[in-house]
Amino acid sequence: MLRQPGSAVMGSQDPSSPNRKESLPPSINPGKQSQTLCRNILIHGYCKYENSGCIFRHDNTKTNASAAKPETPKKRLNVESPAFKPGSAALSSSAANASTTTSPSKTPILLSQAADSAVFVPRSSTATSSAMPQEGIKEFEPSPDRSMYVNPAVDLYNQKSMVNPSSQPFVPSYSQMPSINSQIAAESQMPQPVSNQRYDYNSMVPYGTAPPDLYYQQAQAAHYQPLQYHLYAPLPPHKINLLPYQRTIQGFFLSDNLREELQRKGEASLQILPSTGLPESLDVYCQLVPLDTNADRSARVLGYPSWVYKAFSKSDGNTYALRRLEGFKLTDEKSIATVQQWRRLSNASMVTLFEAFTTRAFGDSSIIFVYDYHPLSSTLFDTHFGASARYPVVRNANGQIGPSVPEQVLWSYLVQLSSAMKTIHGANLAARVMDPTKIILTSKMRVRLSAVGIMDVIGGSKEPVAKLQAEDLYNLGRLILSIACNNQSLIMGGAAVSLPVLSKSLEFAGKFYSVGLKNALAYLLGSGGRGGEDEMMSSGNVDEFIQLISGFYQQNLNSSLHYQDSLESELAREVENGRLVRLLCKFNFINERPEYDHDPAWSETGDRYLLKLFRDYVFHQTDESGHPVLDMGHVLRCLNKLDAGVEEKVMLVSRDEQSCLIVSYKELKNCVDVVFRDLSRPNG
Ligand SMILES: Nc1ncnc2c1ncn2[C@@H]1O[C@H](COP(=O)(O)OP(=O)(O)OP(=O)(O)O)[C@@H](O)[C@H]1O
Repeated sequence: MLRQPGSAVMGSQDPSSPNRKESLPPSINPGKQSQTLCRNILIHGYCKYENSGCIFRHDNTKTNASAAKPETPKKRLNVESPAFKPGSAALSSSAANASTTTSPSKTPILLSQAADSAVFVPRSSTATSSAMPQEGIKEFEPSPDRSMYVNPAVDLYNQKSMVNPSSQPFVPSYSQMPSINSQIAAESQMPQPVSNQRYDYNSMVPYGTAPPDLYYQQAQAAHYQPLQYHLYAPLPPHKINLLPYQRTIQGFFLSDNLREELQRKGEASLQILPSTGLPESLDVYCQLVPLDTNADRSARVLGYPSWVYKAFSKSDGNTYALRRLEGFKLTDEKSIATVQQWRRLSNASMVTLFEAFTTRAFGDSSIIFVYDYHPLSSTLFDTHFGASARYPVVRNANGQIGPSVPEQVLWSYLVQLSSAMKTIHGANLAARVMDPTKIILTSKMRVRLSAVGIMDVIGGSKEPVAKLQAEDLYNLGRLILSIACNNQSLIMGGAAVSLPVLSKSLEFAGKFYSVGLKNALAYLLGSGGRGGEDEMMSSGNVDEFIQLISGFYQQNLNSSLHYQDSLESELAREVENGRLVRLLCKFNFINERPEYDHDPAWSETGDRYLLKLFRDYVFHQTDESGHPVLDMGHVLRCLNKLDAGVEEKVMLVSRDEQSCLIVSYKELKNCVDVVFRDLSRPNG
């Protein structure tokens, strides 16, 4: 084992200990510094600070002598510690080979002493854990909090188990550590078996660490394990063409499509236009962006030309959709109070109305209705009848138009809109805007009824609510039929659409779609034995209709639950990434600070040196041929373990490979906290 002269980091100290800094060898023992060979001499062959204050010894002729000189028995970690004798033959031979090649001059010393050293028998090893210590074998009991210097030649990077943990029994890295010397063995304590322990989940600190042995207990005690925040477990649906231990890089993060959709929506929400000619603000709403892509203003549905703008609220910073009815004069103040009724309604298939107010900011008298803003939405009209309709028109051999919209889509619309209608009718209100231009698609197959509540405020019909509700059902039937037949005039034509036209269209749809759909549409249109020839209006109600199509509600519920599962699975991939970004930010604050560029005393000492080596361990590993190892799984695993502060040990090797130290993630986490706190002090 080599101790790094000049290095201020001594792994035998607990980094979390308040006295740790005082006990670091170079800084605490000035008398010995002048006898200690400068590390720069070892690494570079010279020291540029030799004549400018470096307090270490620069004459390296005594190196070997001093290395061979036995140290006082009081020192726990020293160059004469016995060589590591691992339990496994493979490890043992590789250690011996490696030590021969990396530091030949020291090998004989170490090996001669190793002859008397105790064989390390890890108690946590599954094969021997229950066995009593064998005769003649002294058990090594490392302290969970102690860092140790070991021979760097022993490669404990444990790469194999990182790549395929399932292919070999899991052996905690500290269980493979060498027996340092008998003094350590006597002082150290092995974690005790935990089979009889009980853990109180309620009292656990989420990011706290459990007793060290808890992470390595045997399978039968697995149900006592606390939540481990550094582990990722994939949730279904799974990709079946991967081997059990394989993960794609996409498997760690949100899928590209969903990410892009969310980013585009975010971008649309934040969009502002420099000069729109629109008022700077309306009440508390500012930075108006017009959403209408259609230049033609039509008063067909609402009775007034309407405009839709996106705006930010100055009071809560959220984005809202403002619908303006141009040229509207409020005559009855009370009518605007009905907005309060609409505001209380909550349904996933309806855009929530928040408030309404009149304004003269546009140079006329307008009324503004404030709704939730759903970025990048398009109307059902644009989706099915617009210039770039999603479902292209299908023609048969005779040139006749056939159905192009899948039945599943029609059922989805029917279920969502009838659900919105149930909420509205349940509040003794009527939607009155069942029109393809007033229903928006906010994502694939997700429709929402927009522009609700407007007709009640602008004082439209004096008809009884029941009649208006029946109209809603009737218009829903016409809307779905028009989409099924790809004929917009069935709904846009208003009351002028005659019964024979509707009946013929229903017959046409019946040829291509299921009987269930035809019956549902017939019910809505009132031709299901309810309405007569002269009264096409349905006399049914939404509850009855929902009962009629309950089987399709179940199907729809099932697919939306599947979708929810896949979204949850997407979410699970990102769940720890926020923590990791915060951790990486801290790392970048600490490592490579330019103001300390030429000050090895800053980055090469204490906690900062540990973190520097850990950074190398995480990001800068190379393979046997010297190529960078770009293993994202390794990076994520290490960072998660660091953030969770687990007791697992990691071996860090200096860049010159002359020293290495073993620290736990818990200690490293402590180092990050300490150094970051140092930096964030005003004079830090
Ligand atoms: N709550 C909302 N959130 C986001 N966008 C919306 C919202 N409501 C409507 N929009 C969008 O505003 C645009 C204009 O809507 P509007 O209702 O005026 O449609 P239109 O086809 O122009 O109808 P009309 O011809 O009656 O004016 C549409 O692209 C629609 O998707």
